[in-house]
Amino acid sequence: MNTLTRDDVRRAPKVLLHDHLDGGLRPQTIVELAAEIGHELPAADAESLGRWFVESADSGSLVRYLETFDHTVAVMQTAPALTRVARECVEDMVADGVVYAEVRYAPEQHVEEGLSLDEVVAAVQEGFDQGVAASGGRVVVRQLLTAMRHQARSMEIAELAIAWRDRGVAGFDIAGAEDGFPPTRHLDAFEYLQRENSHFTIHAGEAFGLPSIWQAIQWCGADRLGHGVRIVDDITVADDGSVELGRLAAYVRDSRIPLEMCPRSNVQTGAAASIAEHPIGLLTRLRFRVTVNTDNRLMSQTSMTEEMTGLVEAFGYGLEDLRWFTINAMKSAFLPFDERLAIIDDVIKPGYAELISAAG
Ligand SMILES: O=c1[nH]cnc2c1ncn2[C@H]1C[C@H](O)[C@@H](CO)O1
Ligand SMILES: [Zn+2]
Repeated sequence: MNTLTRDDVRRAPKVLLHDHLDGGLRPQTIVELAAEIGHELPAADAESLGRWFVESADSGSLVRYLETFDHTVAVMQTAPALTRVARECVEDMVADGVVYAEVRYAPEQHVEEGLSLDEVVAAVQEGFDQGVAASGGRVVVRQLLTAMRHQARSMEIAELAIAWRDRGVAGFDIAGAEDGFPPTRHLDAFEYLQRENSHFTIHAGEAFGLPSIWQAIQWCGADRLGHGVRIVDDITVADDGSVELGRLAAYVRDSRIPLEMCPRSNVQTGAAASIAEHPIGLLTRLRFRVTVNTDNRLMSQTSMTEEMTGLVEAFGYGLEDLRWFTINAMKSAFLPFDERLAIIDDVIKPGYAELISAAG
């Protein structure tokens, strides 16, 4: 079997459902934006700053990982800065071979210099529109609006997501420290979104286990799980290799609930010991609806190409496996059914067919 190279993986069409706008800035952009506003950074040049983010995020703790966002959020407080970061995000995704992306961030974190929530969303949308136009339409990008789980603005953010639903926002999410901040704290926002026939995902089963996943699905009605890695706590693998699913794991698999898995981020926060030991191997073998994602390209020094190449090296996956992850993700996108189907039929399937036939 030919092992796929990084370049093979880069050429393959990829779909990204879980990526944080404030976790994906180019180090050079942070340096320039920080200089404009006099924000003090922990390193002066782009290269050492990039290293600082990765090393600081490599802490084994989600809470410490999240502290690094202070420096990205600080430089994303004006409309031009948000537009620039959003435009560059699209450029980087196009270079990475991403054909569809849902990019999330928390509007409530970008109002320190006086922008309204509405102006924040508009500035990000402007950047996405510029990036997509410059690419000649090679990528489709949507926003997901995140509410911070330790704050109390989720209802407002859910209303913002509905106000923007036909102008580039495809759904809603909650993020931030998981332990101590259960999803049910934001039940009113989730119930409101359900009444509005809207879509949302919930970060669950990353730094806290099964109760968080159970609440996200059975109390809050999440369409997808952000991470969800700890669903393996409800799966028993016997010495002879036989597998038994608990009721929650069975529900997740039976209902085809998408898992937005982010392997490198999980290794950094301690949710997985290594890529080779990441539960994505078992969950893929058991045919859960697994998707592959970046989470934070800056903090994890990653991209879709890096994540998938890492999986190819650890698990021996080939193009058929990468196509499966990609179609899983596209099926799970918060985009209307006909638009999802068009991307699968017109972009993903022909893209992989060409690579598979070239590989002989
Ligand atoms: O992996 C994550 N888990 C929980 N929260 C996260 C993760 N990555 C980023 N965040 C937080 C930090 C950001 O400021 C916020 C919005 O993107 O979401
Ligand atoms: Zn995340």
